Amino acid sequence: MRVVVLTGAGISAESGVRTFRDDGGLWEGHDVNAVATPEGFARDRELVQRFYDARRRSLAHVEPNPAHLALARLEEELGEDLLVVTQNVDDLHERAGSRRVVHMHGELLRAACEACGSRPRWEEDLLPSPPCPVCGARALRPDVVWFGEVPYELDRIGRAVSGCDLFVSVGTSGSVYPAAGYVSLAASSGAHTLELNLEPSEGSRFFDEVRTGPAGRLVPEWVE
Ligand SMILES: CC(C)NC(=O)[C@H](Cc1c[nH]c2ccccc12)NC(=O)[C@H](CCCC/N=C(/NCCC(=O)O)S[C@H]1O[C@H](COP(=O)(O)OP(=O)(O)OC[C@H]2O[C@@H](n3cnc4c(N)ncnc43)[C@H](O)[C@@H]2O)[C@@H](O)[C@H]1O)NC(=O)OCc1ccccc1
Repeated sequence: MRVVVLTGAGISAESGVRTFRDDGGLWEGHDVNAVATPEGFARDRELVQRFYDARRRSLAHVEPNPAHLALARLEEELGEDLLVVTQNVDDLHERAGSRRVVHMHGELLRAACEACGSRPRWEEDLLPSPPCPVCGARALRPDVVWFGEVPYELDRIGRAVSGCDLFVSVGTSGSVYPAAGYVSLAASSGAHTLELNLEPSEGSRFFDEVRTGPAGRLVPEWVE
């Protein structure tokens, strides 16, 4: 049984990581076009670096929750037959023990050098602009995929989604593409599709089965 699990901000909500669109979500306090687009970065690098520096620092104050831990246990069982595709830029899947994780929208704990293209692991602030550890240029940006930018590992993800028997979506509003289109790709390839979400999402109608509730309860229940 080949399984792909797509996760979004909702799986980290119970760990204290803010989601984007819920009450008190990130997009309430910040203009998405100012902080999550290449144009916004060109207009005001400091504003964007401060936004991601704060999110990177907050990782030190959160821990994986039972949903992350259940997926790590499932990987022990399924091994190569499980792939976690996450839209999240936090490191909670890895801290829970998952190894087969694809960060399609990048990672807070990496920087990307606009001069040499390297993507070094990065745990400190990016303000004031430090030199790239590879080429020395002061051209480091957060290694996250902004709106209008092409997500990472689309080929690998496409192969896994169109080749899986079970596609499970956890904690995502289904409002951003190409991630929001994967349920249809999985369904058209014959997979059974299951949504685990606090409330129905924009894509619920595309799923064979929808279970609503907190991921910290639904995911362990599904895995057990
Ligand atoms: C707004 C939307 C319409 N716009 C897009 O989709 C755009 C444009 C677009 C492309 N194709 C289209 C087709 C139609 C229309 C528009 C487009 N897409 C892009 O620009 C993408 C790039 C998008 C990536 C942007 N970066 C992010 N994040 C990183 C940054 C950062 O983190 O700061 S997106 C960001 O928002 C997205 C949605 O967030 P969610 O994770 O779902 O969180 P949200 O708050 O919305 O929802 C939380 C959910 O959890 C639930 N929940 C809450 N608590 C719990 C709980 N406790 N338990 C369970 N569930 C819970 C809630 O009920 C809720 O449902 C995620 O992807 C997330 O990563 N790039 C691209 O298309 O490039 C070209 C291309 C593509 C393919 C091939 C070649 C070229």
